Amino acid sequence: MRIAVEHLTWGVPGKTIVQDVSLQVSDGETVGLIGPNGSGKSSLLRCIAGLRTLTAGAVRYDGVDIAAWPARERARKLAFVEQTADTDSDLRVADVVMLGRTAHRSRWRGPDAADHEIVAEALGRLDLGGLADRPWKQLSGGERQRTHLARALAQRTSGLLLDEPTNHLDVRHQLDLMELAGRTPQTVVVALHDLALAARYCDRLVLMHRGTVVADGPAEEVLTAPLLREVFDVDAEIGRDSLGHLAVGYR
Ligand SMILES: Nc1ncnc2c1ncn2[C@@H]1O[C@H](COP(=O)(O)OP(=O)(O)OP(=O)(O)O)[C@@H](O)[C@H]1O
Repeated sequence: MRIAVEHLTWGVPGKTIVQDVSLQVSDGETVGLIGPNGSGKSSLLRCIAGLRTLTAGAVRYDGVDIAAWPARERARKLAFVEQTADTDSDLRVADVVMLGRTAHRSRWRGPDAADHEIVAEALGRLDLGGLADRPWKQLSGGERQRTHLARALAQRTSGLLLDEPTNHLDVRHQLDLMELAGRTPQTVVVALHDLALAARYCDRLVLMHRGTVVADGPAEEVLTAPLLREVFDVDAEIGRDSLGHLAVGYR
């Protein structure tokens, strides 16, 4: 699925939070959204997910403006894992993941064998097979995060928006998750704070600052010392680690 963001502006009364952002994401591409705290990454993701009424501009999935789409139709196209995704209930892990199937079923039909198969597969991909029957409330932060990611996979959408998906995960699960985000045939936009992880797994990086896009391109072009100084106010040194991956050091 292609995602097009055209001159998007959004804000609250008295404050513009995302200003005139344009962004094209090709089918199957993984784009990393980076930028300091408060630069507008989560707000932009919510606008792309169709959860905000835009002040100006448009979001299109495969060329179609989503402004008038009902939530159910958007949920069939695009799954969104928010940073503070929570589930306030007594559900088991497998039940939470089954919520990802909701948009694909009529309201009067319960889950069928195909739904259970898709949920089992999503649990397996996030290394949650052993936790399927555990109550959600008993999970650790990282396990909850992986459960929400499994729910998003179970949605079987062609687009995936992830807001800081690695922030509670241990190193192994961070790498697994980013490998999955980088390799899936889905179109992915992922907000990340770890610049090296973003550089390694994303096809392209988009750098936000004060609600606007200040750089958009391959990691080598976006992660430069002058840009990082301007946007993050840090003295950075960009190099390669012994494995050949882009590495960012700070003075
Ligand atoms: N509904 C809202 N009402 C008022 N201000 C808001 C609202 N949503 C976001 N903001 C403000 O807009 C700015 C951008 O917030 P946003 O969460 O999009 O940033 P972010 O880049 O995702 O930050 P972080 O890296 O800390 O998650 C912040 O200053 C935030 O306080």
